[in-house]
Amino acid sequence: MSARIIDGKAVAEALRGRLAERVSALGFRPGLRVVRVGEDPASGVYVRNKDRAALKAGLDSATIQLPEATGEAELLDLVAKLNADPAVDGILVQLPLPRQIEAVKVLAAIDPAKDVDGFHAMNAGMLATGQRGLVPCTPKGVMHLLAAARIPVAGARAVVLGRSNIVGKPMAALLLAADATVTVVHSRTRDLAHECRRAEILVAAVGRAEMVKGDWIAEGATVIDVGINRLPDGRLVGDVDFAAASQHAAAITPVPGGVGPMTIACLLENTVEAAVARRGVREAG
Ligand SMILES: NC(=O)C1=CN([C@@H]2O[C@H](COP(=O)(O)OP(=O)(O)OC[C@H]3O[C@@H](n4cnc5c(N)ncnc54)[C@H](OP(=O)(O)O)[C@@H]3O)[C@@H](O)[C@H]2O)C=CC1
Ligand SMILES: Nc1nc(=O)c2c([nH]1)NC[C@@H]1CN(c3ccc(C(=O)N[C@@H](CCC(=O)O)C(=O)O)cc3)C=[N+]21
Ligand SMILES: [Mg+2]
Repeated sequence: MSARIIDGKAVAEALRGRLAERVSALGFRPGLRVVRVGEDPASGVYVRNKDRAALKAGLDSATIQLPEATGEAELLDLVAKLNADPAVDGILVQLPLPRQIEAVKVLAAIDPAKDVDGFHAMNAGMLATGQRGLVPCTPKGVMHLLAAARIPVAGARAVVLGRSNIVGKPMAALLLAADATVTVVHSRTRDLAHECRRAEILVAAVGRAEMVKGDWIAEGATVIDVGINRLPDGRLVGDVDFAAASQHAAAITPVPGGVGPMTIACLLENTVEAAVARRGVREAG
């Protein structure tokens, strides 16, 4: 058996198209500011793709690039300015940050109403308690993909591999909110392969190239690969051995072209949601 490929690029394109229509009906351009400190290569791809997508959807989007040596106080100052700017609806500070800057302090300084990453403790707490604030883009994108591929989530056994604050934990919370039976596994889990084999829906977010092997996948499972790993030869691969897993899964996301494009589309979606909520816009339809 060979798995159906879930085309994240196509689903993201459709979502961006709907957002462009929504934006053009607003009568103003939702403002997004991405702050990048230094030159982390992984965030370089992201920032470039995001800029293109945001402008195409009609957002007022800009990237603010600061030097690697920027101090914490200086970054907090910029965040305060963006918080106070009425034209700015969404603020995203690219992670990772250089070591002289404490990321939790910066994330805590972002106005939760403009926190389009959904990383502020206020938004994380809202998600954990079943209230919907701004939801982290990558797990939100995964939920969109599952819906687009018509994968039933309610009652399904879902396993999330990874427990970071930006992917694993919010992913587990969203699956739970959608009535899946959720297991979270991580580096201290005793038998990863065994736990993964129980999954009807497996979401891999570990950051280890092709760590998930074909025989970790149950027959007929849905495999969502969040991982973005650059190999020494320059190839981009996920956390799942795609060719081997495709022999067992019923549906699987590729890397590239899976979750990555959805993350960007959801960032635009969050910016529109933040603009509508913060400005008290009433949308038709
Ligand atoms: N497609 C997209 O849009 C995005 C992709 N990514 C990608 O997703 C991946 C995960 O990102 P992120 O969550 O930030 O990563 P983190 O490094 O923050 O978290 C990785 C998680 O995986 C667990 N882990 C690491 N190694 C192992 C192992 N050998 N066995 C079991 N568990 C392990 C860690 O466990 P422990 O907690 O015990 O240390 C941790 O919970 C990366 O490849 C990243 O590039 C990230 C964001 C967006
Ligand atoms: N505050 C913050 N928020 C983030 O959401 C965040 C971050 N920091 N730091 C970096 C990671 C990584 N990330 C990606 C998103 C999309 C692609 C993406 O577009 N991928 C495409 C193209 C990849 C390529 O062509 O190289 C794909 O998978 O098809 C990649 C990586 C968001 N992140
Ligand atoms: Mg990380």
